[in-house]
Amino acid sequence: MRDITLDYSNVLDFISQLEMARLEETVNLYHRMLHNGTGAGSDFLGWLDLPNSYDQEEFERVKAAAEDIRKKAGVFLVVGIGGSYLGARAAIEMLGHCFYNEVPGDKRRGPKIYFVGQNVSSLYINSLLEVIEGQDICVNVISKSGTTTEPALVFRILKEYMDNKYGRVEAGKRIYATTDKSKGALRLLSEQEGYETFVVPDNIGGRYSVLTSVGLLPMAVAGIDLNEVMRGAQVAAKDLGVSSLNDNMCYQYAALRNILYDKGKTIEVLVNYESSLFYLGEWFKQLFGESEGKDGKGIFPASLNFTTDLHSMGQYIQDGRRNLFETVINIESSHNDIVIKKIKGDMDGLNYLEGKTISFVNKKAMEGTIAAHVEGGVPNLIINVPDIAAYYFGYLVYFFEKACAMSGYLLGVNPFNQPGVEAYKKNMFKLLGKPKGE
Ligand SMILES: O=P(O)(O)OC[C@H]1O[C@](O)(CO)[C@@H](O)[C@@H]1O
Repeated sequence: MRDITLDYSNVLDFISQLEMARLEETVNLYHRMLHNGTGAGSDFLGWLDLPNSYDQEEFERVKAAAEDIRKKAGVFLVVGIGGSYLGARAAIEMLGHCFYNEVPGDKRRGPKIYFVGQNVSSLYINSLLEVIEGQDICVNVISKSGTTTEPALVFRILKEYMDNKYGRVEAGKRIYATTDKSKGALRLLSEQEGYETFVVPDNIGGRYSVLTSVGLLPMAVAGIDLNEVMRGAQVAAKDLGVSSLNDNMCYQYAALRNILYDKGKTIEVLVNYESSLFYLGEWFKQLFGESEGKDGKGIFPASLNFTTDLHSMGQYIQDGRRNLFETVINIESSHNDIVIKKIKGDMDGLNYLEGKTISFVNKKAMEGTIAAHVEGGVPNLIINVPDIAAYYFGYLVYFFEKACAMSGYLLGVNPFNQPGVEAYKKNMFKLLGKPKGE
């Protein structure tokens, strides 16, 4: 397998090698802190060695459950919010067919998959209920705490729907819960209803949980090869397990982010040129936003989809406030490429592209954009990913998770807590009249 690589040549006009070198010692120190579990948030380091120490029995159970779901469901509903759905959605959208739910069943690798519980919209919920009517359904409700309002509320509706459709016993065989091993309302309910359950380990926070059953069950239902995902993560854990800044590209990425941040580049835009990476961007935003945005600090993580967004946000990136840097996910290979043909009359003026491919045009768009943005004052990092494959997804997840941990420590925050998300909940509960102590 070819390697994922980090190219930061387009940042060197904005920083000096000395600034990187100055961080060597600190990175080394934080590496030891991370691996010895002596830093802030060290109760949540379960993801660090997960690719090598995951629960094999549960892993096999996930695969078996997925097989079962694939046999009996035409529709699979994934109920969760934030870290409890974004990773799985990122994987399924990246690795599956671009129109996954629309392709006929024999071309799709599993049931149709819908995500719900990530909002409080009756329009969305009702529309979903309309779409799934008359089809065989399985549900995976995912909540580490087991008490998050959005998925809990939706699950209440879906449970009633499933109980009415199948009867409580059969519904119980079609509902799978991924939650804490012993506590929370969802754990209790699952035991009461006899749902098969999977565990979110205590020492892994939601946004770091994609390689646990949280992400793995939906991925397996979509036909993604879990062994390949974990193999990618394992290789990443080995490659990125070294302490030296010179040899560890996720530490280089973390260091560069912080150097740029200190120079006023307070917004990072994760850019893709493949629409199937849209949800990877959403997952990335939660990982970095929740990990670093605290104590009045933090890079604001954004994501854009090029060339689409070049026609909406391109102006700002090129010419607006110079507080941005970009990280481009460059997928090196191309599949199902389309060769551009000559047409009579050349009415659209595109005959000059005869014999070239759509991917070639996409690559030239990328190269041209990077050059323009760098010239316009936007430092540019490139993460080269050889191919769209389960192995590389696993590798990328681990790369970003570890980079995020290091980046948070360099920034001087605890990258594993999220105290800020409680504020809206407190207000909402007050406005909803939630009884105190519940
Ligand atoms: O899995 P849970 O406990 O429902 O949490 C979902 C998401 O909500 C948060 O706790 C924020 O409220 C995230 O950290 C988490 O990924």
